[in-house]
Amino acid sequence: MNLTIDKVTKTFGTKKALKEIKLEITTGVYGILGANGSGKTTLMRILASVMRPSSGHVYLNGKDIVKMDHRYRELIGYLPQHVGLYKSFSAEKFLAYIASLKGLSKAETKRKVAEVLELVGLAEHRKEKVGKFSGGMKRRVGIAQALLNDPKILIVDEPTAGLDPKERIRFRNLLSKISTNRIVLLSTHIVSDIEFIAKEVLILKDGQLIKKETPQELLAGIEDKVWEVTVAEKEVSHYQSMYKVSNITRNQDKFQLRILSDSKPHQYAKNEIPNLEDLYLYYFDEEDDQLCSY
Ligand SMILES: Nc1ncnc2c1ncn2[C@@H]1O[C@H](COP(=O)(O)OP(=O)(O)OP(=O)(O)O)[C@@H](O)[C@H]1O
Repeated sequence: MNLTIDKVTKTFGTKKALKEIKLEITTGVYGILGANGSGKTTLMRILASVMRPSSGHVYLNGKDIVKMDHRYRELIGYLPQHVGLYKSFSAEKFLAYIASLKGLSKAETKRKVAEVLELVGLAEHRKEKVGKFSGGMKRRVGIAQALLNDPKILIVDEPTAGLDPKERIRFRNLLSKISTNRIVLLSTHIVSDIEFIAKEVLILKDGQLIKKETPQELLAGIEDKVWEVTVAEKEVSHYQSMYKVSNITRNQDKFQLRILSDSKPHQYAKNEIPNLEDLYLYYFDEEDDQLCSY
């Protein structure tokens, strides 16, 4: 399976939300990383075929998805950022309702609802009301509904926003599990969501695709740019104003700064092994209030 994004641009009035995106995707988990407003949701909506590009095309195995129309949509599972759940429905009833909207027969509905509930780990809660579920359980219901039609392409937009660390780990393991033989596209600005499960990371910035590499390749790209410097308290603000500082730790009366810099920031600076959190700061320094690593 091959999804080709060919010079896709999306314009809203004068705002260019996507600028000539070119990209090839095959099966596996792809993480789309970008600060707020970088174009993640717009790209996902185009790939989910709920929005059309202003120019450019998307091809699935060489066929234009606009021309494929419902034949493409049948292959899609989409979990938008905000999904409306019927809170007074039980998980099972809600999924059966969505299955009927997706055109599944009664027998298929019964089978698929049981299957997806099992897959997302909610089988034992199937009779409980969705309104009483935790954030993580609600997101799992969201994934379950997106999986009802056994999609070949699963698109999930910021699925872990608002989840606690335990729920987030559970959720990303679930995505990893279901990525066999499927394309899974996951947008996030939480670096640890994709660090371990993404085959490749796509970095979007101001509507442009600036990187498409494996997490290892991305990290190798900043290998010699992460430093640790130990300074006195009065020097901390100087380093903060001069460099991108990804972490500050107090060590008795000294401070250890984790600094991102192309050159050695101090004669005694030590090189450190980079992580994706450093990478995020490296690319999105001006939006550092967005940095979320958990
Ligand atoms: N329907 C719309 N009308 C006008 N502008 C829009 C519309 N949708 C998106 N935009 C603009 O396009 C840009 C990209 O938005 P998009 O929602 O794709 O970004 P994002 O990376 O998903 O951000 P977030 O992380 O906040 O969801 C933003 O500047 C946004 O304001």
